[in-house]
Amino acid sequence: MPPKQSLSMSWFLQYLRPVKWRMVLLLFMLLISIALQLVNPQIVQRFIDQATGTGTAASLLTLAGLYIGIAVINQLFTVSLDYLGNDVAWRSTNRIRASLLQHTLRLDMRFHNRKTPGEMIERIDGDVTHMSNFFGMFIVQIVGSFVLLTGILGYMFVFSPPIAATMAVFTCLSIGVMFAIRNLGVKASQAERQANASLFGLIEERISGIEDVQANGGVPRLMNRYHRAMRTVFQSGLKAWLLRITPWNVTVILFTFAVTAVLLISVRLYLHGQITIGTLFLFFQYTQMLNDPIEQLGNQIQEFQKAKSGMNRSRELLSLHSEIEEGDEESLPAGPLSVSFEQVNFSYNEDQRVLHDISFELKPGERLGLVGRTGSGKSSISRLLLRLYNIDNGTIRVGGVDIRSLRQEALYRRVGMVTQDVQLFDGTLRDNLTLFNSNLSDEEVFETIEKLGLRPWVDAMPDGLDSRLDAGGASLSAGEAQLFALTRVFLTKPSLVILDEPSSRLDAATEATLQTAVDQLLERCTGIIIAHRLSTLDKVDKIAVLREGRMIEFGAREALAQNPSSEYFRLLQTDRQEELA
Ligand SMILES: Nc1ncnc2c1ncn2[C@@H]1O[C@H](COP(=O)(O)OP(=O)(O)OP(=O)(O)O)[C@@H](O)[C@H]1O
Repeated sequence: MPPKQSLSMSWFLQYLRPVKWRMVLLLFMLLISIALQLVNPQIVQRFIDQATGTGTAASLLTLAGLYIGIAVINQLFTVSLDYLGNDVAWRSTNRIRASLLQHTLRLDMRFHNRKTPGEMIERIDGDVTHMSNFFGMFIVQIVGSFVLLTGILGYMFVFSPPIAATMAVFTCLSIGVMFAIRNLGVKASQAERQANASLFGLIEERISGIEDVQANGGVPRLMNRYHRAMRTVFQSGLKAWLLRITPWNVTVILFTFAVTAVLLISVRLYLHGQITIGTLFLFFQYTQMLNDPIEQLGNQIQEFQKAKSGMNRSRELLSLHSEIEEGDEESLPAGPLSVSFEQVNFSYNEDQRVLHDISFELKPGERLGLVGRTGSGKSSISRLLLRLYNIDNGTIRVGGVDIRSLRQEALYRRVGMVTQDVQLFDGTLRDNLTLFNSNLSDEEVFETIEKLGLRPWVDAMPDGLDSRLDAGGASLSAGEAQLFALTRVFLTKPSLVILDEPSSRLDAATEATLQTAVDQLLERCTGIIIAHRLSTLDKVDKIAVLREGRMIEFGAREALAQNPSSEYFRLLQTDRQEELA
């Protein structure tokens, strides 16, 4: 469980610091807008008094013109304030989004295995969007509301202390109640965010598995689950909203009493001739205006509750640490890299060991064929080599260096992997081949494409390297995807390559092209080939046979192929029989 953290001001302020001057400008404009708001009722007061007294048409027109002028300027300020507030909100929350994404990308695979991409999108974007209003306007609105309240009450004290006292009591009561119950909706809002994240997780999971869902007639069942998730979102949202608006509702009730009291006192003062009709209007107008900052405070407290739930979730995510600790070693020896596993044990989950006591050694430039039945642990070995998981015990060395003491970046720079699932990104063919590395020239890309036999495929694309590819990989066949992935790895000039070949059978021509490409790639590096067809292992130096997570055989391919008592010999016989059949 992640440590529970209270919302600290410094966390909030670190994202506001870069926009501090914009916030100062925001505050400055808000103060001017408040001053204008305070002036206008006084113009109306004079207008009424002059209209009912000795005012001339010229002075009334001047007052009316002044009123309109101030109202227009105030509207301009309101629009600019809105723009600037949103600007501050986007700038600051985008920084949080970037921190969350960067942090999430560095978290270990055990974390990612537990979370669906949809849920993560909600956490990185949805939760942060919930904070945006808070970031843009909270401090400014709170300060602005207090200034406006002080302005109104101060002014009222000059005219009528009893009315000012009534307003002051109402204001203090409203603010007191709001602050006392400001956290009422935080937990419920957090539950609402979680329900949303689960819903998005569900939608993403279903859409990414659309082929299986449709082929198995699973749409009605999935819609059923979707409706249940939606119901949870609705129920948790309703509860959170009701709790969040409670402070505001309390102030509405208090306000009704305040307006009644002020009107009663004002009318009495007017009937006794102590104030003019214009001043009575001014009192009424100021009482109405008093509601605005209090309502603003109420709104901000609602936003605070939403934001606090988002911030708690974001901070919780940021407080998670990857189980993969960075090492200090910056580099590996030049040229092809040696590989050694020394008594390696590994489990994904504590109670289920997947690899038992794995030991083997590959010299620089050697090629290893890894064979074994489905689920025997072949892919797990490749994931460990890239340090996607920590091992339970034992040691893995690459280029003679324990990979735990290496910086991850140093390892990824030199080790390439081609997995069974080739991931395409939204971008051009060039972006996908170079993985957005603009340092690679078109000549280098074409040279590699040519070498690996991918040229006819690229030439057939409508805009060559500039053709856009759909994210997800649906536009590639299994063979093309493998060739594509090989090119991608080839361009990184790796010193150790792991090839997890596709289990589906390819046609003879594609297989031959693929084989040529693999040979080219492995020419200048150490290679580990996870093979589903033994025919692809004709050129490897060593063979390792895995069974139920144990390495039951390891040795030179030629020797094993000629030894009738070896497991590899037996597998070769079975493979040949299957091919004949
Ligand atoms: N992310 C994971 N979490 C938990 N268990 C896993 C995970 N990935 C694999 N396993 C389990 O680890 C064992 C070895 O899986 P692995 O993918 O290494 O097998 P494999 O030999 O590569 O299989 P295949 O030939 O089908 O690709 C299997 O029992 C599998 O269920």
